Amino acid sequence: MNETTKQTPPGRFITVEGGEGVGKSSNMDFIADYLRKQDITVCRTREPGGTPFAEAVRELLVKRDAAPLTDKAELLLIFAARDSHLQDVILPALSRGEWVLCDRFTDATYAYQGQGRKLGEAAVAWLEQWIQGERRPDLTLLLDAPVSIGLERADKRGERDRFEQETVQFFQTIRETYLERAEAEPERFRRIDASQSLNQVQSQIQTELAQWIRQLPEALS
Ligand SMILES: Nc1ncnc2c1ncn2[C@@H]1O[C@H](COP(=O)(O)OP(=O)(O)OP(=O)(O)O)[C@@H](O)[C@H]1O
Ligand SMILES: Cc1cn([C@H]2C[C@H](O)[C@@H](COP(=O)(O)O)O2)c(=O)[nH]c1=O
Repeated sequence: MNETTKQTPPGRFITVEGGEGVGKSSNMDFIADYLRKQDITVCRTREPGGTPFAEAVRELLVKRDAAPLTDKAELLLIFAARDSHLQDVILPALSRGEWVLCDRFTDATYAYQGQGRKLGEAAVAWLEQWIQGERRPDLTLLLDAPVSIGLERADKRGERDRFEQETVQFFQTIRETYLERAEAEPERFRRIDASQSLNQVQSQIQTELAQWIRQLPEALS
């Protein structure tokens, strides 16, 4: 294919996952900067959130003094927010050839609502298929650390939000679910040892990202 007919490479969808306080937000800027240095246009976003509607839903779900709601309502609100986010932000960015970098996505729903709230994998899988069709992240960086480390860091950051008030057993389930999902899909997940210092975490993230980018078809051509 010559220069004039060369197609724009497709956008890629990268998610960052992990339990409370492991350092997802702290590493989002680092990842976005690294990608931009590779001349990639990055759309940085988060869940729940990313659109005015989804950010309003986030308030209902995450705020410490949020009104009580049932577990099923929580799951449905998360997918309502995800539909808005996908249709208005994620899919348009990907179709422009941008890379979407999202702080949490549906792996969080499998962990928190599917297993943490015990609503089951099947309910999440059904909603995932309905709302997302075949769309899944291309790469998921799983920041993994013992629950005690994550909660200690979250506590140093400030008051616990609605989810952070759950029990240690709840967070243990979240961690185990993420690890099981990473083991089941090794081609998509990269596990990062988030118990290390921030510099070490970022060095591991950079190595994984560089390796992943090198094996993309457009990098090989
Ligand atoms: N590797 C690290 N070592 C020590 N402290 C860290 C590390 N990474 C992040 N922190 C600190 O831990 C706290 C939690 O980090 P951060 O908010 O990035 O986590 P998070 O995974 O986004 O949390 P949450 O899911 O609860 O929003 C922050 O105060 C941050 O500065
Ligand atoms: C996407 C998603 C998120 N959650 C929970 C997990 C966290 O406690 C909050 C988001 O807060 P953070 O500061 O951005 O970590 O929402 C969830 O339960 N299910 C989900 O699908």
